[in-house]
Amino acid sequence: MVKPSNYSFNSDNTETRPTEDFLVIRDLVKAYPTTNGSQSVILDGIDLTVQSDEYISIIGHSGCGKSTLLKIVAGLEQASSGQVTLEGKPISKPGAERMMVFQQYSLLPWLTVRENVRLAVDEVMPRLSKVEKREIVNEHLAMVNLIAAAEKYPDEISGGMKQRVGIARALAIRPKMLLMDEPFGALDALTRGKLQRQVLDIWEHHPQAVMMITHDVDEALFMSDRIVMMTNGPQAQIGEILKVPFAHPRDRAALRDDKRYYELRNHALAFLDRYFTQDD
Ligand SMILES: Nc1ncnc2c1ncn2[C@@H]1O[C@H](COP(=O)(O)OP(=O)(O)OP(=O)(O)O)[C@@H](O)[C@H]1O
Repeated sequence: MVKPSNYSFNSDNTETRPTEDFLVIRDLVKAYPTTNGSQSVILDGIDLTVQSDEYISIIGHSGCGKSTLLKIVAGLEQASSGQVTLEGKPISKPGAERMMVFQQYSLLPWLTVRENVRLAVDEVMPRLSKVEKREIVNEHLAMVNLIAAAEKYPDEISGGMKQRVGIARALAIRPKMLLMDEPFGALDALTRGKLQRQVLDIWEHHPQAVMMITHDVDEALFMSDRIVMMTNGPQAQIGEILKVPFAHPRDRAALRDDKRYYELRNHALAFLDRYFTQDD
């Protein structure tokens, strides 16, 4: 008997519940009109499936279309052709089940840390009581260690703290999917390492679908289950998908003692080297 591909089987071959694909991207093409009236094809035939508890990283050289892909999944951009579905439904616009975290923090400067998170909760969960909303805000500020800074304004806190507010705000509305565009890119190395750990801790306790763009192979290896490696644009495609075999919870020091870590790292860097261009 041929097993249906979306069913899993226990070792005694008894059937378990079907595992539906969560996000499905099929033959996605994105083109922008050029000034001379023709089309510039940015993404050319992207196929990718992401599970509801999977952490995916996307790496590729500058300009290959990583942000464009993420924006299409967020519903901020439309595909020129192909399909993008979430739990079987086509994505055509932004929705609270998909939250985006940008490299630049995009906080409202006239609101405190607490109010920035609260505003998102108010918008997405208007029917909750004040007490319930306060609990959700506090829970998520605590997750990223921001309770002590809750009454401060964005210009009174560091870049790392601002990014934590952005992450707390995204998580507070309990999205099914987190879309992060170089979330640690603007941070110094020490803050970056700490925040990677914090985000991974949260994800390990509350797994959800994550797509994260990064330029950092070590970050991708530390955090993700698979690394989607894109070829250069224009007409970028997925060149290869690297499966990261390390179990969660992950320990950075232990990973660096594992020789597979270096094999994967070298493999990813060799991939990027093959696509190196003078523009980078
Ligand atoms: N609105 C737009 N109109 C026309 N071209 C665009 C538009 N948005 C993006 N592009 C082009 O699409 C290509 C991919 O851009 P995108 O920002 O997705 O790349 P990226 O891989 O995220 O780059 P980086 O790593 O530098 O952030 C670029 O050549 C960019 O100029």
